[in-house]
Amino acid sequence: MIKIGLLGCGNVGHIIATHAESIRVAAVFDILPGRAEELAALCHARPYTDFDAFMREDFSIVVEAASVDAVRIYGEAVLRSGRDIIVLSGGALADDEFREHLVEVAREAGKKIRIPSGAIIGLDNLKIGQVSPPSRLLLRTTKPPASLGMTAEARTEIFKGLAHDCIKQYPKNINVAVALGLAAGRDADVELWVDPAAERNIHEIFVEGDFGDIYVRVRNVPSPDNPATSYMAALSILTLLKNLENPLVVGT
Ligand SMILES: NC(=O)C1=CN([C@@H]2O[C@H](COP(=O)(O)OP(=O)(O)OC[C@H]3O[C@@H](n4cnc5c(N)ncnc54)[C@H](O)[C@@H]3O)[C@@H](O)[C@H]2O)C=CC1
Ligand SMILES: O=C([O-])CC(=O)C(=O)O
Repeated sequence: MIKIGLLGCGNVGHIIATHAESIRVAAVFDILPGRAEELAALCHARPYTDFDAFMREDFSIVVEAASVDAVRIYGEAVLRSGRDIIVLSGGALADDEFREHLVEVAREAGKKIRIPSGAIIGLDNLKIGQVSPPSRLLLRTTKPPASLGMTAEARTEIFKGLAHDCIKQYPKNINVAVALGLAAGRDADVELWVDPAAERNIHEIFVEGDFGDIYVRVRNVPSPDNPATSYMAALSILTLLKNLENPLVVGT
């Protein structure tokens, strides 16, 4: 059974730790001691607020469900320790210099940085963009204002531009846009909307290229403990972990 170290004991961390059937959570780490202790008790793991002590535990993969900052701070050390890392806060990799460095560290260490599909669908075949670049790649995200900690009387566009700029302003809400760009091989255009009538986190993906065109709409149920995060994001990590050792690989 795969043993994981969980980096981040918030909303997604809870869903992973309490729904893990094909994996064992060996250790959990959070900057907030109460969160680490509470989650560790729930999944019979060891709690840590000291990263070096966490890394001395016995696990082969780190699952990051914390923040863009956490990936920047701890990503390299995880890879250098000889573990793969699953990165949910993929927005950290929007920074070209940081991403190239982290990929080089992973290559040297013979380890992998895995970006799950998270709260969207379609990253698998969007990788065709690396062979035949899309002429259009747009993500239109609509969330309830509370997800972004704000109020709004009407549907309002709060950002329009490139994913690598959007993630700097909204690091907890638009990691999906960076993941789209990493899959397709070019930065995604982003429209971020708040809508007081929205009850779900809606991601609409528009792609055009030599292959034809795509429109995908994902209407995500917010997670129980963090409305900014769609429940699908946690399911996506659980699924990635469940399939890690499966010899049958489905999807591009
Ligand atoms: N790629 C995707 O599709 C999605 C990505 N996300 C991202 O996943 C991450 C986790 O989401 P949630 O669990 O809902 O967030 P959350 O806010 O509920 O939990 C995050 C936890 O990580 C801890 N943390 C943050 N920075 C840390 C650091 N530097 N060191 C140690 N602990 C740290 C916090 O104390 C908190 O307990 C967020 O960055 C979120 O933006 C969320 C949804 C979808
Ligand atoms: O959960 C979502 O809908 C998307 C999200 O927060 C992110 O990409 O950071």
